[in-house]
Amino acid sequence: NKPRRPPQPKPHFLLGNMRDMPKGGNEWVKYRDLGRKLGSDIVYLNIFGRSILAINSLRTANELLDKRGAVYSERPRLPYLKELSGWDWNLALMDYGRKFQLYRRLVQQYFQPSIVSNSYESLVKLETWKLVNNLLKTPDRFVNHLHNMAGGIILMITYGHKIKPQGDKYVELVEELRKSGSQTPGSRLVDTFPSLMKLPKWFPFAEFHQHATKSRALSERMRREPFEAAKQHQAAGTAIPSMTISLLESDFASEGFDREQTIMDCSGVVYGAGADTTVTSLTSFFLAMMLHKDVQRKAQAELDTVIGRSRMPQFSDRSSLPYVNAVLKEVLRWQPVTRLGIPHCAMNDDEYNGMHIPKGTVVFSNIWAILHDPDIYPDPESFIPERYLPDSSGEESKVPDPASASFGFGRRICPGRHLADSSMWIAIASVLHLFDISKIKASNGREIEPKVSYTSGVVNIPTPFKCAITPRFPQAASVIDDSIDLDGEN
Ligand code: HEM
Repeated sequence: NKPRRPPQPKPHFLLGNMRDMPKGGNEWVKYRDLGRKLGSDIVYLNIFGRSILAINSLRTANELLDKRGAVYSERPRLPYLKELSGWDWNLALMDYGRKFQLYRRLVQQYFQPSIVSNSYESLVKLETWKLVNNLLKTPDRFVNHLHNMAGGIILMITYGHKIKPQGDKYVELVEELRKSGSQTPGSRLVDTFPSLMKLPKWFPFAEFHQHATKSRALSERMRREPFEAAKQHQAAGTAIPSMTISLLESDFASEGFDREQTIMDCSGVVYGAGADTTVTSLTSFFLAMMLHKDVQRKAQAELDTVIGRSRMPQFSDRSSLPYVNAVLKEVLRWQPVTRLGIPHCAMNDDEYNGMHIPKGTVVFSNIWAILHDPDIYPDPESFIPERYLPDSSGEESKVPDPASASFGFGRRICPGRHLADSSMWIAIASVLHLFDISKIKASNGREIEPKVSYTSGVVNIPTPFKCAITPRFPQAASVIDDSIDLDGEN
């Protein structure tokens, strides 16, 4: 009378599904393929008593993670990240409970749609105009400029910190963290066998201890340094209004948790999550545009008609630019920022379509597979913004907005999604309006085909590539100049 499990590859009598466990990169493709092999949109694995469930369809992700939020809002134990590397303060990894609910409430209130449009849009616009101004001067450093744009936005919102145009220490800290390498959470051996944590540091298979020590130091710097700086400004009377200062001055009920620690942690997670994600997506946008000149041309024709060539796009133009909106959707779908999301975990036993999902099951939402499902997004590897637009007979598209998956699910859905959406939209509209993005040319004038590849970590980062970014019309520079007075910063 064993309860029926969700579809599972036949387990080895000793190793269980150890050998089926996707690892070594491209885990999202391997989970999708396992599902196809089993004829199911969910895949269950048992690794030495540890249950893992991968969800490969939007329907089941909605059914389990959204509708059954009371069951699936926990995060797994993650010994490497939380216990060894000291990231347990981070809301994104935190266990579901009173502390999580307090942190989530405090963070969320600063990123409601109305707050984003009323309080942050002018900052987002200013940082975007700095971005296009920088692209005009040093186009080769476009990734750096994207880091400055995202860092400029999130550090101002979070700490009232105005970044230095070059080499800002908090922008660099995020880059350092990214370079320190990150694997899919829960994919290290020590996550499967937590007792490995007890191995001495010198032991041959215990090199994870060294990585963890570095990661711990970065984690501590990330939450403490900008927070302490904001506090010093507050004491000196020089603080710029920000989330940190607002929380320090507010009398929120801290429910028995240390107030200062709570504020430091909440600000730290926003800084960490906000500085890297939009950069990644916008880098994919540059790559997509370089590879798809036809898409660029269509978006630019729309921008020429709606905006003309004498001003910058504004947020108020958004509803008149359906093709540009569709480009943003396709960027989020084509290369989702997190391909397996951040794992959820079942807080209780659950039953789904007659299948038993045990308490403690680690649940991966395979965002990549959901957004690359050929039945929903035909020809999923291609970049086709038209899929979201009305067809030739004028009938509205029924293709789901990728935002329904790319920002995660249920009670853990990304609280920064409205800010991410605004920042990415204005950046995409402004860059397409002013620039052509092309493949670089060899000395014989022939275009060099770029090698398209991505890293294999939690965040889906394109490996470095070059592209030519050139003004699209002669008055591009004056359009920027007229919009932004960099000294006065209007
Ligand atoms: C393109 C940009 C972004 C994408 C694609 C993205 C995506 C995601 C995803 C997939 C999750 C996991 C959701 C889940 O567990 O189901 C997440 C969580 C989170 N994101 Fe974002 N994010 C982006 C930008 C941002 C920004 C700008 C912020 C800062 C305001 C932010 C803050 C967070 C936080 C704090 C969490 C943890 C939520 C929790 O565990 O309850 N993200 N994000």
